[in-house]
Amino acid sequence: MPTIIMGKLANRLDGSVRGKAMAFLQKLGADDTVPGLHVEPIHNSADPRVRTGRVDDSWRAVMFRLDSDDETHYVIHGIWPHDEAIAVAQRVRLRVNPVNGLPQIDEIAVAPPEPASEQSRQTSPTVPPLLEQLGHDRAGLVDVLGLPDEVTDRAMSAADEDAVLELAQHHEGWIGTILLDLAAGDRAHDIAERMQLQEAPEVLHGDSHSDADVLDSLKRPAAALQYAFIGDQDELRRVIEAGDFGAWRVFLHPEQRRYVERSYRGPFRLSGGAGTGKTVVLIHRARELARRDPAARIVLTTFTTNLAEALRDGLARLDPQANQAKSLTDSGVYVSGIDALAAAILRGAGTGLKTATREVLGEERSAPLVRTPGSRWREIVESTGTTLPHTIANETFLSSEYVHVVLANKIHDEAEYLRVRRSGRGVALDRGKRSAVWALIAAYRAQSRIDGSLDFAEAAAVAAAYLSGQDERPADHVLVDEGQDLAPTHWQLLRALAPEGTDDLFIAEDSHQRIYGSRTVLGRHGIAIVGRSQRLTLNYRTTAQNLHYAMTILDGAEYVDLEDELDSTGYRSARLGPAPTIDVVDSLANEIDAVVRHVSEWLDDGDDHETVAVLARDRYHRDRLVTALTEHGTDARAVDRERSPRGRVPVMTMHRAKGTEFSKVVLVPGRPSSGELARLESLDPSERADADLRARSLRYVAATRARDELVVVHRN
Ligand SMILES: Nc1ncnc2c1ncn2[C@@H]1O[C@H](COP(=O)(O)OP(=O)(O)OP(=O)(O)O)[C@@H](O)[C@H]1O
Repeated sequence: MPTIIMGKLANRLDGSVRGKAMAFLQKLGADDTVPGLHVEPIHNSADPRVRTGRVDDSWRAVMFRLDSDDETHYVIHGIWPHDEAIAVAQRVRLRVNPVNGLPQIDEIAVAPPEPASEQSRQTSPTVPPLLEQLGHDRAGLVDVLGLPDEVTDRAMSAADEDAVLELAQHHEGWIGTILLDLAAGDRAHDIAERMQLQEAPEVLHGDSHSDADVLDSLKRPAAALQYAFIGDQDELRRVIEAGDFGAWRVFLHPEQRRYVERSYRGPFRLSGGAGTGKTVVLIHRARELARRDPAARIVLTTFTTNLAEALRDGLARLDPQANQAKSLTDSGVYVSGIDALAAAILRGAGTGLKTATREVLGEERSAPLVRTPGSRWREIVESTGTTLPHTIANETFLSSEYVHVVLANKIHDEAEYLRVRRSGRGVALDRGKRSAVWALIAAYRAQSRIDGSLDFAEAAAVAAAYLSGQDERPADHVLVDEGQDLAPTHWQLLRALAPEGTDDLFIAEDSHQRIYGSRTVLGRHGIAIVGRSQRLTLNYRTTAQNLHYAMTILDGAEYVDLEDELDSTGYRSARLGPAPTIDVVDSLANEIDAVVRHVSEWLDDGDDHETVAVLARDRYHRDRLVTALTEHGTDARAVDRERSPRGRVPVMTMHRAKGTEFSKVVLVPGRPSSGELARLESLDPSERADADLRARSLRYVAATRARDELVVVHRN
């Protein structure tokens, strides 16, 4: 049976052809000698390996046949209408690039069309072209990276970043990826290392390569950017049904693949800006760990239940056969939000729970599965006559002090609180203030004692303490998404879930996307990364224009990662699109009108309802927008805890939008209410600065949800 090696197709297929392509490839994969397939060589073709095959009366597939070790392989290049397919088949040639050992398709005789806008942006004589400005030269591109001469010429003369990006868009696979890296200012040798390029053996420096040589090149890590060996019919179906022939499910960047497959001798941290594929890596890695050891117990967790649902869907889409465990200690991949995970542990703890609660709080709770209402700190401040200033006697400071200092150190009483080191806390407290803060904490605990409840942070701390007292831990591998949002007691829990050792914890985070809680440092919770951290820098989701806009939201602010290091913002986008539209309006009524207008225009242009989203500041504004859209005759729906609806325009808060993506987004950041402004005003300057970081992050998260078009409606 021939092996199909699916290339990212050189052209896009519409739905009707896709079904036939699937049938054709299925038959080809089963038996390439079936007469109906008409697998035929082409007269006068540039490459004797080229074949065409009959998809239907009018469509033909263009492929390369490779025979090695008694096995036949077909590399699928693309599917075109008959005459075009024959013309393509005559001029393409598959060979091994002698510099980097990767497969390369050349078009003989006919030069590819010069992109018009790229031409128009060729450099002027006075300003050196971008790559020259960045210190690149022809030799680096050709001799170190192996870029073809013609691509190198165009890249070296492209005036600016947009011109290089545009050129990159005309080249799938390794060539396009290298061009993006060059435009971002990376050095040629660094790119070669990241892409794991290796010179081809000496014998391949000529033009004639054996089928086995070409097959070897197709197996190199960077070839996976463009080519996938299809294992079975199910995989073939998945690739074809994905529409764009796979993208993340099939064609991982060599760097992503390394993070998926590598073993680490302890906790590993993967950072990266929005849309750089962190979640994709986690999902692939979870499946890979499960495949390697079907008995392994793998936990894949994140901040909210909605995000966990998205992970579950993602894993099922990647591999419908993946074993998704029903409960925590089962083998397979157990996907859960972090607080639900804590609850599951508490539910299963039995009598051990009492000891663990006593260890954390110094006392027991009668209803540990009940959660303390989130309003409790506010009620305590309002009902307790405290002498503390507003900058301390407020919900933000107290809840954060409680989790970062009191729970993190398992403090039971005032004497311990007076002695503890409050590392990393911005607000200084003298002894008198500490005592007064403890009085509020004691009141908080007294009220919870009456309810018998635990708050979310306490629940995680108790679950962690319970697990730490057990000989057997419930997981072998723990994978964490949205690490920047997790609280200290979440980290205690994650540390306790799996025994310390190889591949115990794999953490994805982006400090620029922290929209909940205060920042923390992993080392304080027993998680030692020690050099095991890497960063993803290629954004697959957002166009360069939208990404640029999103980055300006972060300008001037300093973000610190989970290892207490300044986080950089440098990253790049793989796609181009229109500049974001910024509408400035002067009233709420005009804000609503603008949203309705933009959404209607997109729908009138034929966009599907669910590919367009509206992101609002809070639930109140969200609901107003849903009402306005509905009154205008647009089928819209407020999205809260449930999944985004089919066939309706989803309208959600910016918080809820975390982890989602849409083709087109209207972002309505709105203005803080007077109550919100007063609350911010009452904070200590360090807490206010942190609130400002979170507010910026929220807008950054929201702005990076748009794949193609972003409209921002601002009220002045
Ligand atoms: N190798 C790849 N090829 C093509 N598309 C990819 C690749 N990796 C990721 N993507 C796509 O990029 C988008 C962003 O990926 P993902 O959600 O994993 O990023 P993220 O870093 O977790 O983003 P965020 O932090 O904003 O949630 C998704 O649409 C995903 O399918």
